[in-house]
Amino acid sequence: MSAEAVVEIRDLTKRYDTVTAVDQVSLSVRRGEVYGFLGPNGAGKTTTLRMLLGLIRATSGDLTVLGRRPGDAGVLARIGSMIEGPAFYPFLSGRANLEVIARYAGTGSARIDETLETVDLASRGGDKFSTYSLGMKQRLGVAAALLKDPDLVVLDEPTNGLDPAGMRDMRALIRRLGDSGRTVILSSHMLGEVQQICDRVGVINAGRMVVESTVEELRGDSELVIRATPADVVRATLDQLAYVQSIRTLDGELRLRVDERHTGEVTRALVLAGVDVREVRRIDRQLEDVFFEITAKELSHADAP
Ligand SMILES: Nc1ncnc2c1ncn2[C@@H]1O[C@H](COP(=O)(O)OP(=O)(O)OP(=O)(O)O)[C@@H](O)[C@H]1O
Repeated sequence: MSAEAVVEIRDLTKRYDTVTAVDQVSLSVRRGEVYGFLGPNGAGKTTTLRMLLGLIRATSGDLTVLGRRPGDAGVLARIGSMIEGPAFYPFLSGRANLEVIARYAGTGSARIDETLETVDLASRGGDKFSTYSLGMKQRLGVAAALLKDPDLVVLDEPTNGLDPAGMRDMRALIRRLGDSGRTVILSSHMLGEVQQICDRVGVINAGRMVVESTVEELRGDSELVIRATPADVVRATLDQLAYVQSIRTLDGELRLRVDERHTGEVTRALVLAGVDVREVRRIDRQLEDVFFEITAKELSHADAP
């Protein structure tokens, strides 16, 4: 993957009277990656994406998309987006809706079959839009975004309101888009979703960017959970093991950062020290846990006098 930036945002701010919807946000999205823009409701995701697409003007800050300013006609021709829900004619078929959009956008209808295929709607393209499930409607929205054969695809909450099967299909579709070399930015407040499909994520909270990193970095290493007694002997024993990187206590359990290959040695050391070992297991941190940790920390900083 090339490190070339497709989107570069520096100190972007958007104010509405007394509300600062986006507060000095900086982020960059690289060519070919699936980037997850994460945050709770009202965090400023849609506002940022609208500035990116040139739909609204920033109050201050710098923003370049595909090397140019947002809203530039040459740039818009290379971006496909689905923002704030797709709007289609209910009485027309999915295919006819795409034909209307293609005519309006001047892209010609040559790509309609291909895009219906990409979003898995080829067999239902002739059916009326009103007969589609929510998942199919959302996928038709993605098809509309793909008509221009865009380099950059921007999807605002693409899995919103979908049932588990609809989410799975949308996830697979987004991953396929990423694998085909397009750059994808999607916003979501559903962390489990993002964890499965994104290469990197940016977390925004109350208008401010909190962290930007790969999903792996954000989750960190897995931890070793230990339940054993007596606590003082357990702690003294673990403190002597040089390969244990850190020890913390959570909900009465010890959680260790330690390379997986040392798991057996940790258990042996405890048993040799005469400790009563009740449980040793590995857990992967979920993005959900990390997200709540980060946003809670941010909120407590914001509340501080
Ligand atoms: N046109 C507007 N006028 C005034 N305030 C606005 C306007 N648009 C957005 N806001 C405010 O800016 C903040 C960020 O809103 P935004 O829609 O960007 O959040 P979001 O992260 O997309 O949330 P959601 O997940 O709920 O869509 C909110 O407090 C919202 O009320």
